[in-house]
Amino acid sequence: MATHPSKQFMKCLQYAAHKHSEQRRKDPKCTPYVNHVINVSTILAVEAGVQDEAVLMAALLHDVVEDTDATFADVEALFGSDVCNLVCQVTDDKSLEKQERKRLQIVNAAKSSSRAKLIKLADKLDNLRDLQINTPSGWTEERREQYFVWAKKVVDNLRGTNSALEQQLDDIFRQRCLM
Ligand SMILES: Nc1nc2c(ncn2[C@@H]2O[C@H](COP(=O)(O)OP(=O)(O)O)[C@@H](OP(=O)(O)OP(=O)(O)O)[C@H]2O)c(=O)[nH]1
Ligand SMILES: [Mn+2]
Repeated sequence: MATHPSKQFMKCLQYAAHKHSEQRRKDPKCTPYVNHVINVSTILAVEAGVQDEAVLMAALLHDVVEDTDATFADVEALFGSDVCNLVCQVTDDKSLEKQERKRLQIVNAAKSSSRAKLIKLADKLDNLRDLQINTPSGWTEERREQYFVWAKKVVDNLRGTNSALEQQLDDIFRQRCLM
């Protein structure tokens, strides 16, 4: 195994930073959005021990089609069909109503491949860690609490995938008295 980041991985990091460059997270500090996708890929590499480079790259790209002008065709042309297929499995259909998107995340979690499940687990872990510290701007306490409740339903359909990540998530759910 290579001990350095591959050229493809570095291109992917650069592409994610470029595509998300205008976006900010909803936290009070308006963190650059790309910090989130870097966190998700880092959680996978460092905490989950994932060495599958396509998964680490798809983690960097997991919100790029959902939240920027990038298309699946762009992702496939630049990073190949394996990475593109993973990104596809973790991308919400933004043309749907929000409630329907939220319902589908729960349903689709159970149907996705174990590699896609890893990305969803890390995505939820980063969002929940953030919510433990910050309330996104414009959110009520109730909305924040409901996000934990909904995220647990998604995570419950991702179980049996990676024990380190699931333990981290369960610690958070226990702190919120959700289990
Ligand atoms: N915790 C947190 N979330 C933030 C922040 N900024 C943006 N988000 C995004 O907000 C989403 C949750 O907000 P909602 O109101 O429930 O959903 P929406 O943005 O899709 O309408 C999360 O998406 P998701 O669908 O759960 O996951 P994903 O889009 O990241 O894949 C998360 O990525 C932030 O500062 N903290
Ligand atoms: Mn995300």
